[in-house]
Amino acid sequence: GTHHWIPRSQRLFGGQIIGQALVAAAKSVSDNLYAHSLHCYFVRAGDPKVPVLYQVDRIRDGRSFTVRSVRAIQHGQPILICQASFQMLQPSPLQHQFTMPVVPPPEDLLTVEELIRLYLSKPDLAEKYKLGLNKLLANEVPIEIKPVNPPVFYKLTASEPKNLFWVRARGYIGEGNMKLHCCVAAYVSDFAFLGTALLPYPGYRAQFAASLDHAMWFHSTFRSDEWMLYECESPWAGGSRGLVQGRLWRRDGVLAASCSQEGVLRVKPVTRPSKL
Ligand SMILES: CC(C)(COP(=O)(O)OP(=O)(O)OC[C@H]1O[C@@H](n2cnc3c(N)ncnc32)[C@H](O)[C@@H]1OP(=O)(O)O)[C@@H](O)C(=O)NCCC(=O)NCCSC(=O)CCCCC(=O)O
Repeated sequence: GTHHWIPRSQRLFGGQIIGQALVAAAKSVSDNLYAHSLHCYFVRAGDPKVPVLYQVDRIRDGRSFTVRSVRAIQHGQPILICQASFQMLQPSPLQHQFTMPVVPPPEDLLTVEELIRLYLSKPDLAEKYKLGLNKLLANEVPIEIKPVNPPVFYKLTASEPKNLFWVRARGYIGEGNMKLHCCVAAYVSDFAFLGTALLPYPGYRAQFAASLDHAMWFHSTFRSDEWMLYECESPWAGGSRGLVQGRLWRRDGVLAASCSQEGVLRVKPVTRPSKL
């Protein structure tokens, strides 16, 4: 596996490693099998200077379900362990899902880049914020994001640990390759996910934040290059860790995938300039 976007932390983006691990697993199963879940642990930081080797173990090929175990390896040691399970299409009369939140359509919202440019155009914006916003703008991620409730970058306001944004992969993938759409959705699902656990704590800044594990369940067909609503919430944080849960909705209201992640969150108080 080669690298695309590298986060500022200079460790490999977790979503990239999960997505590539799923590509490796999917290549080892027949065309009539579809990913329905994956469970991963990030055991070491990924090194952006070298490629990743994906080693697939064929754990079991059953009549309906097929399981693969993938190890992502760098410098001879695992950086991620991933179990992925695939199933033949099997219709059933049991079928239900939650209801998608009602939000404005993506056409009515601005992308993160457009929002940043809007903030940068404000004449009264302090110099220190301009630097941070320009750094964010230079951070070219292969995902387009439209926040439903855009954050005010320069205001420290606590909010409940819930976030809604429209997401899609940049570029055209096209219809028909459901395996690839699942791999790309795995990539997308790790982006800005853990940050949900930090929303109630504007007085703290993450000194170290990294995903420890990531699980995903795929429910229906979808296209990762079309807008999907990512509904994220954090039911718990404690012990220098935070738990986040997410649902990826197709824009027609069908639940496409569910995700869960725990991450390590080491924070320090934001220092404010003295008023004296
Ligand atoms: C670091 C992991 C999670 C496990 O850590 P640990 O078991 O502590 O491993 P060590 O190798 O012993 O330590 C690593 C590092 O941390 C320092 N450390 C350890 N404990 C503490 C502590 N209590 N307080 C302060 N510092 C501590 C230790 O000194 C080491 O520091 P160093 O020597 O400077 O390196 C480990 O399992 C790990 O790294 N796993 C991989 C995690 C990962 O890479 N996840 C995927 C990437 S994160 C991501 O993609 C999130 C999305 C970002 C994009 C976005 O949304 O914006």
